[in-house]
Amino acid sequence: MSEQLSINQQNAAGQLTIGGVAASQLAEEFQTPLVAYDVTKIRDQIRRFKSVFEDNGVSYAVSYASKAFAAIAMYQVVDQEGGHIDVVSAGELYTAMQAGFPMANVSFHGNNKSREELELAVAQHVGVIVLDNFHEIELLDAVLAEANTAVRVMLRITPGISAHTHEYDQTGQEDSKFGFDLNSGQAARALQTVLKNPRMNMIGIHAHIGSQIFELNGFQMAAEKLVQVASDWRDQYGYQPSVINVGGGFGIRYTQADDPIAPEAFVDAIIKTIKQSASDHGLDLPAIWIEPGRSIVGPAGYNLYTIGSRKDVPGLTSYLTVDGGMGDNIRPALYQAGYEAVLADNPMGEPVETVHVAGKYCESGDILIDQQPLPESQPGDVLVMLDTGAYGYSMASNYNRNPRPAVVFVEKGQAQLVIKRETLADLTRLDQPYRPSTD
Ligand SMILES: Cc1ncc(COP(=O)(O)O)c(C=O)c1O
Ligand SMILES: N[C@@H](CCCC[NH3+])C(=O)O
Repeated sequence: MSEQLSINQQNAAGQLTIGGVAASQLAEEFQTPLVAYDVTKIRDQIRRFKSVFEDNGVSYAVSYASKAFAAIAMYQVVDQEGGHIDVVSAGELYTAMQAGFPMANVSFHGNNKSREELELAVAQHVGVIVLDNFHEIELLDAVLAEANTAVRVMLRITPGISAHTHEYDQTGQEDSKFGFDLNSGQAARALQTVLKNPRMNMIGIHAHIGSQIFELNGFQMAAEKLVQVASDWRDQYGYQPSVINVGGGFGIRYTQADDPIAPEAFVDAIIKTIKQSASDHGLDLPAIWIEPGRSIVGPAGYNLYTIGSRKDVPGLTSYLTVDGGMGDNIRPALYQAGYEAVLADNPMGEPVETVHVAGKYCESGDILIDQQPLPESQPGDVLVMLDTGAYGYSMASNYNRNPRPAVVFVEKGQAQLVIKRETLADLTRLDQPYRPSTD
């Protein structure tokens, strides 16, 4: 039984509901494996972030980090809620274009943006390009000269802060592939280069220290560091940023062992730190931007699977296998990430056993949940993994030539398909079939 399921997520028959629809009904209608989002949860989290800023009376942007989950529908919902987005590839940008997302509210990130990607971003008049390295500054300069236009930019700096999270999720430490290093003077050199460039309108500074962070400390240190940098740059170069972007990374609860503070509490502390620090340095308060990904979509997402085979190793353990796995959620295998699951039609049932929830992929490490207590189950029952909305579908693969699942958005009792299930034919489609050499 999961304490995460609030009572209003069950219907009168005791079934788990998502967005007002029984999970097992979604599974029947759209088949499994299936990714389902409760859209109200997405909207509520964006609103909670916005109200923290409003309560603190600061200019802001809540810029959804769309790498966590990108789809036309997702961009439409973020736009409806007045959010901005961050994109990191032509693919995400193109998807946002297809959604009719206002390009002025797009930040373009990435540590190796290609010339084509920069050309697309410039042609689309994205709101800001977040510069990451010297090569990119040169490339963008060439693209802007050719298009005879200008663009707003920010500099991403590495503040030299190691966040307490999985090593793969750290990005703010000095030894990071992202951003301009502060200590060696790279960041200051980048600033001078950009300030001299009449086609680049430098609006602010960005730092992102990592993902799935539970501690306030790292964010407060990063916020202070950014204000310190802003104050140094004002004193040394007469440049004052109008935006400080503190990135995302607010940790969420995946299992009962996790005990994070609410995402908006992180943001409240960051805002207060920046306000205090700006006042200490006599700096005009810049707008504060955040880039949450996981905290907006993680708790809103559910992976639905059908239970299939079972293996009991006498005296040892049991494997319950579902019809998906590491192809639709690589996080357990990649980061040893923990999750919880329930039976769709008996979410609050008393557990009678503890099983390994195994995926169907040819890989011993394809275990979705290491130790899951469950009530009695049968092949054909629907198992629902909770809090899978971030970096699940977005990191999906076709390993073992398994098609990627469908994605549905569910709201107010209505489910809509937002990403089609891949078909077997999708896996082999080629305009020009390969002809093996016969010589
Ligand atoms: C630049 C940047 N912003 C925002 C995010 C979003 O992080 P999260 O999904 O942990 O909120 C990331 C990913 O870690 C990122 O690299
Ligand atoms: N993919 C990572 C988060 C990466 C964040 C991107 N900088 C995860 O699932 O935890």
